[in-house]
Amino acid sequence: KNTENDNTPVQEVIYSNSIRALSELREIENSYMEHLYNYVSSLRQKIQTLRIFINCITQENLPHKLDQYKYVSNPLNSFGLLRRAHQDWPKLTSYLRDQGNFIVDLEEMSKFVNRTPNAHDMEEALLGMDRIEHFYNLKSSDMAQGLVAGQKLGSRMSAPDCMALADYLYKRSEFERAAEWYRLAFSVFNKPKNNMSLKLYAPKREEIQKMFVISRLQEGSVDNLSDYLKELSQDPGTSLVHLGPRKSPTAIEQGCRGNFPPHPQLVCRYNSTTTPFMRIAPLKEEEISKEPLIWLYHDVIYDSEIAQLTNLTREEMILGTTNNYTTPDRVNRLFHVKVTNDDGGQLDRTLVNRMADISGLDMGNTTSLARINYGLGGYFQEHSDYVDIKLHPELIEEGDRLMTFLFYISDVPVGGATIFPAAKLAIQPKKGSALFWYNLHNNGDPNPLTRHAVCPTIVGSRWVLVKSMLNYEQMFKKPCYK
Ligand SMILES: O=C(O)CCC(=O)C(=O)O
Ligand SMILES: [Fe+2]
Repeated sequence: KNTENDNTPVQEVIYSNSIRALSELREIENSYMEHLYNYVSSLRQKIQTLRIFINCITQENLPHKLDQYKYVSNPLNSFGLLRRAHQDWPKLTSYLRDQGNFIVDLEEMSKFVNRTPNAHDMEEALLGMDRIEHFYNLKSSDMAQGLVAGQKLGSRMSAPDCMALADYLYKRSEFERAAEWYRLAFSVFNKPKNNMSLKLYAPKREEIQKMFVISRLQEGSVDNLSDYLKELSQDPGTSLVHLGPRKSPTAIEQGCRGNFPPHPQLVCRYNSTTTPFMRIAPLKEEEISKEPLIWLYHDVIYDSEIAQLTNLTREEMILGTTNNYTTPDRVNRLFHVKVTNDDGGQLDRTLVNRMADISGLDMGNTTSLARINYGLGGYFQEHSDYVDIKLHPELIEEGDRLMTFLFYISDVPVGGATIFPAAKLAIQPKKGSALFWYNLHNNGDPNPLTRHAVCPTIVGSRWVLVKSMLNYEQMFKKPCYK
């Protein structure tokens, strides 16, 4: 399923759609900084040498600064001057031009620049931040200070960070939110941390002010202009005034915000009967829902197995897009994914056997095992894992995807729940647990209550392992649930 979209050039590297790839970008930054450090050390040495030269000359000159005649009347001075001009200046000039060690570092640094994220990637990262803010209904000023969903992240956003987000929201006609971010950019503008970026592309304070006012006027009225101007000098935590009506949250947003009712107290037990295997290794089984049928199993995958599953390089993972899912978007980049087919190796076979033991089903060979790593604000829109063979008669042979196994192979400290909006269920990933559900009714018809989505990840590297299984292989194994 999660195949690369044909229109996307295969070589395109996108970092923001997986935390694994972002860690690689951080490594690149570390190397870049090492070269920058070397460059600066050499530069500092050069500057010291030059300063010594300058000091010698100016000190010697000091008492005679205003009287050149007097200075050169002294033969030692005259001789010194002549010799310096003849010998030292040309040397000095070529010393200035001499790149020496610098050139090596500069060349290395420009190689890293070739590996920096492209415009698509930047757009994805902005989209991720946008999602984190609006899905969780965060206050922009809290988010900028690293306060999200009651957690302190221990870092804050710089003025250029806030500006980038403001410009992005403005372009998407989200004017009130853009205004909040312009105000934040304005308020942190003079913090020392921002000096460098500001030197590099120097947005003017007046420019930010102007954008704030324009954003406010886009959905506001000139009559309120004086109020808007007041807002600009207020603490950025103060709410804006004259705001339009808020959109009410979607079911998914409600679920992500933790507003679904707690799971009803269903059965929680040790299952030792599904298959003979269970008698020796009983399972911690939690019934999450009866309609649709969903179970959660605890401690079903070992840390050593997880370490092996998540040890992947960039080349091994591809960009998973929505084009093969039942989502409204034609193509949307979701996450980085590695799919192994039947020959996934020993570990895949072990895991598939374990799924068979847990579910009592025959796991077949027709669908594949996918390992997914989500990125910055990584989100998976509402979709179904079934395709509905009534709409896809070409699949009549193999049948629809009867069930899904979703192994959580990392903890997600903040955000990243799996949501079943119609069933009002939210499941927070827990490393080592697995969710198991039936996508189809007993008669093989799709069950729309199994449509699901993944909330944006806020903190953590969200990894899952997914396998779906086809219906007809199970004809004689699957019990008819009532
Ligand atoms: O990551 C998740 O929680 C769900 C993944 C999923 O829905 C899928 O791969 O079809
Ligand atoms: Fe799914």
